[in-house]
Amino acid sequence: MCLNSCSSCVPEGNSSMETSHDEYLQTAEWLLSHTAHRPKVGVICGSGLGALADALKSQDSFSYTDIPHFPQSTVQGHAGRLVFGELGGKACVCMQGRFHMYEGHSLGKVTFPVRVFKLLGVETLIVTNAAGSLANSYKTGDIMIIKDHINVPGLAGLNPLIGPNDEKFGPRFPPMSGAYDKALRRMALDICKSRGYSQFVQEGVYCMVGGPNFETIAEARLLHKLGADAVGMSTAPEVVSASHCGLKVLGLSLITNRVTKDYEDTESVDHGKVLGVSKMRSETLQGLVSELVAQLDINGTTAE
Ligand SMILES: O=P(O)(O)O[C@H]1O[C@H](CO)[C@@H](O)[C@H]1O
Ligand code: HPA
Repeated sequence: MCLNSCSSCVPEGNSSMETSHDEYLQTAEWLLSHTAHRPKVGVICGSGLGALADALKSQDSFSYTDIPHFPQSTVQGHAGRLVFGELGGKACVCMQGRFHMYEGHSLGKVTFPVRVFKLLGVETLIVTNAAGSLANSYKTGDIMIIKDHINVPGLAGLNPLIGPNDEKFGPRFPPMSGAYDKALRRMALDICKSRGYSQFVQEGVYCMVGGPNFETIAEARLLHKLGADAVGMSTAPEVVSASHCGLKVLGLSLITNRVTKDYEDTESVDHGKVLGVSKMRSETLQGLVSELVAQLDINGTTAE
């Protein structure tokens, strides 16, 4: 087995190596030439959470099918539009629909928009997702501020940074211990408190699995024992890529279902239920994100 990260040996479709720096640049330049907005904040909407983008004022929106080199959305609840506009008085760009590994996208494609965001001038990334709860104290409808993640595909060698490192984005060996910005988490917690959300706000560890099947009971028990509070099929590659290129990240999981860890339990989950709960809490999340963006000190780190 070859131990070099040469293009003929790295598992095909695993990394961002299939995209040249020029392609990211071409996409960013195309977008900047089609909108006057100059976003410093990027938002990725999770399953059923696309309404977050509807809150943007003075919108310019682009179907993913029209954007050069952009992947396409295939999952229900992910509209496939990139929306530019103003939120809380700040220029933002919002992905109404994300890409998942289980759709057959390489992790390079899954994270392609994150690097494009960086080239657009984005400094802060807010990632949202729908997730199932593993923590016994969590309830459906809770919002979990992500403190950290366990990247199961990443641990198994599926990482968007595999392949020759693009130094223009970041270092070969990026640290991940501060991937979820502490000050942004603090801000989110404070806003939740002031809005009276404390009863349904948690802070915890998100675990990414590959999907598309939901977890078996044994898997759910294992992930819980490993320290995961919630599980989903996205986010970690986006955050790895964002952290690599120096974006500050806030991650928010909406708990759409309880993941059963009990063989006697007859309750089961499906994507329809996930979307239903997401829609129910969408406005609450929108309020939190809008206020947080409004409070961001764009030239500095976080709160004004
Ligand atoms: O992570 P997001 O995109 O919010 O979606 C979550 O919901 C879907 C399953 O219902 C999966 O795609 C899972 O990852
Ligand atoms: O229970 C879940 N498991 C994995 N992904 C999910 N996305 C929403 N709910 C879940």
